[in-house]
Amino acid sequence: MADTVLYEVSDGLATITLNRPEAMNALNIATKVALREAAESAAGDTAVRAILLTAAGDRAFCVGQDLKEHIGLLASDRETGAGQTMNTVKEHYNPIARALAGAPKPVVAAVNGVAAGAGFGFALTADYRIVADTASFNTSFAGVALTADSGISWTLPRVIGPSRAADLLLFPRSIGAQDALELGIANRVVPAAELRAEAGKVARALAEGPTVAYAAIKEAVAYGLTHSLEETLEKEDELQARAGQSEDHAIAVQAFVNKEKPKYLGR
Ligand SMILES: CC(C)(COP(=O)(O)OP(=O)(O)OC[C@H]1O[C@@H](n2cnc3c(N)ncnc32)[C@H](O)[C@@H]1OP(=O)(O)O)[C@@H](O)C(=O)NCCC(=O)NCCSC(=O)/C=C1/CC=CC=CO1
Repeated sequence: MADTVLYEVSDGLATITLNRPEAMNALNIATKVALREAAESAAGDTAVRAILLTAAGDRAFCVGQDLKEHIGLLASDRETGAGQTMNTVKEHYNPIARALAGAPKPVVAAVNGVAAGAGFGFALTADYRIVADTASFNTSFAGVALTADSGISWTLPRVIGPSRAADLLLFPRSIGAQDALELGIANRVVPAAELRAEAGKVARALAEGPTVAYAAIKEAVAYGLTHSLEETLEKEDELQARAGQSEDHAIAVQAFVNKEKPKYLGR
């Protein structure tokens, strides 16, 4: 049986590829376990300076929970009275969202097709979404009488605002790539045939960038969203000191003065 998630690290870039194209990259248990492992490895490995999250095939990025597996689990839960099925949120969805959204390095999602339910949620944990013109997004949760998970109730209102987020969660429907771009869900839309090459360029550029500064930028933006201006200014002071002490800062300034392109070390 093929691996449900592929994980590759090359030149500081970790590429995580959901690999069940025949099942629209739906998240069965094996896929969730492997995705959690890959996301936690990529986030925690200091040799990894950027993460690219994508999926195999040209039809789907990820349609969320594998409902064909889920229906069997629900039935056995009812038979045994165990009620274990929903533990997947604690065991899989939360750790995956935590690892990706909290990674101290840039995360790029290359959305190659439909992203639904937790698949949409995981795309939203990325800092930058590059999207095929054939792709679409659907919150889907209410369509199967569920509420939000995979961090989407945190990420979606931050990306598109609370009113629009409530609309998309209460009335799940497919949002095409162009509409996603206008809403701010997609950062960039490219022809489907160019997605992998363009996403690779973006992710590699970030993997070669000033990693300490990128981590500080992510921390500063997350902090600023939930703190006062005064608290945020204090935080910026602390984070700027950290970035300013990095070797990459000295390299960047020297390269600027020398009129050269900086070659960052990621520290
Ligand atoms: C909007 C769709 C995602 C895409 O629509 P469309 O392009 O028209 O494709 P379809 O014809 O509907 O689907 C093609 C085949 O893929 C199968 N499929 C699609 N989604 C799933 C899925 N989630 N699980 C299993 N299989 C799926 C579909 O049955 C077709 O197969 P056949 O060719 O054999 O017929 C649309 O497909 C859609 O709305 N899908 C459902 C999306 C969804 O509800 N996802 C789950 C949300 S819940 C979640 O993600 C997280 C949790 C977390 C915790 C606990 C429990 C559950 O969920």
